Amino acid sequence: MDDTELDSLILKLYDIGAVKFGTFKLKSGLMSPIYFDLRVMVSYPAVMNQVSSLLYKRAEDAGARFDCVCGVPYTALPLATIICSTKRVPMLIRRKEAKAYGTKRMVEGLIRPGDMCLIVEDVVTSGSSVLETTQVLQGEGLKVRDAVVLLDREQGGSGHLAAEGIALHPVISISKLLSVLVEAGHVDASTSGSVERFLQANPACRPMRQAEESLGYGERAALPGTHPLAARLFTLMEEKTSNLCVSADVSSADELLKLADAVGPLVCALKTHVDVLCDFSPAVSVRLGELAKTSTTI
Ligand SMILES: O=c1ccn([C@@H]2O[C@H](COP(=O)(O)O)[C@@H](O)[C@H]2O)c(=O)[nH]1
Repeated sequence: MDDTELDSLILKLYDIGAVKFGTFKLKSGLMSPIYFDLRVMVSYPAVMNQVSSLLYKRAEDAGARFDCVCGVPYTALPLATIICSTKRVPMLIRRKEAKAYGTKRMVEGLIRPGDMCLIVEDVVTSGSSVLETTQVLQGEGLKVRDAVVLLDREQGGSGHLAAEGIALHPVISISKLLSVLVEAGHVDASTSGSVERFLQANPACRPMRQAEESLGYGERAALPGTHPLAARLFTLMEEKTSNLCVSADVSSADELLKLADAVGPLVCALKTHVDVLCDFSPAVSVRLGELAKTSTTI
């Protein structure tokens, strides 16, 4: 892919406000110092056309073979539409929720079981959105082997999808984007460095497979790759037959310890902020730890 074309696209995306620095909450709940709001592209037809053509070229360069294309709702829907219209490839639309009337279909368009479908996405973090769309298509008998994405945040999504048999082909990597923005003077080297450190230190969690959602808490605790703290929480939820967590927003140590003592046997976790206690001391933490042990609470 032509480097000059990519550099100019990155600068255009920055100019139209699709690249934002600050503090943003991701789908997973993780707070991120960078966010890509590619929804704004719909107001810039030239950018939409350029992005769609680069996505298609990326699929071609990767040697992807497909009979139809499906965009991950919603941002990638217009991108998939442009690709399908200009390249004359049949398109499928995955509904986010089935209609309560009419056909109640989850996938619109002509479905031919056994056809290979190319997935189109705007941004990948964990890969969960690509995987959700893939699973719906697979449920209709379609096959998915390749996904093209405009921007890979490089937080592990590519590996997660590879483990599910899907090859992810990104047009822009976040490292390339940061270096172009630093070069153009839009971002200073220290901001770029801290974003890169954040991305390296915060790999996205592996997306849950549909089959896992129906497992019991104990079975989920035993799955390979489950974080030890998550495994402990699942185990407690199973043992205590409770999925309750109490938010102890009280202002005195006495109230906090009394509440912890009373609800401990009924909940799996208690969360609080010691900075809202007017009389916090290290002894409060010690006592809270003892109560957590006796009532097996996190
Ligand atoms: O900077 C970002 C990050 C994510 N998104 C949206 O989230 C999903 C991708 O996250 P997964 O964890 O890979 O599912 C994607 O559909 C984006 O629309 C974003 O817009 N900007």
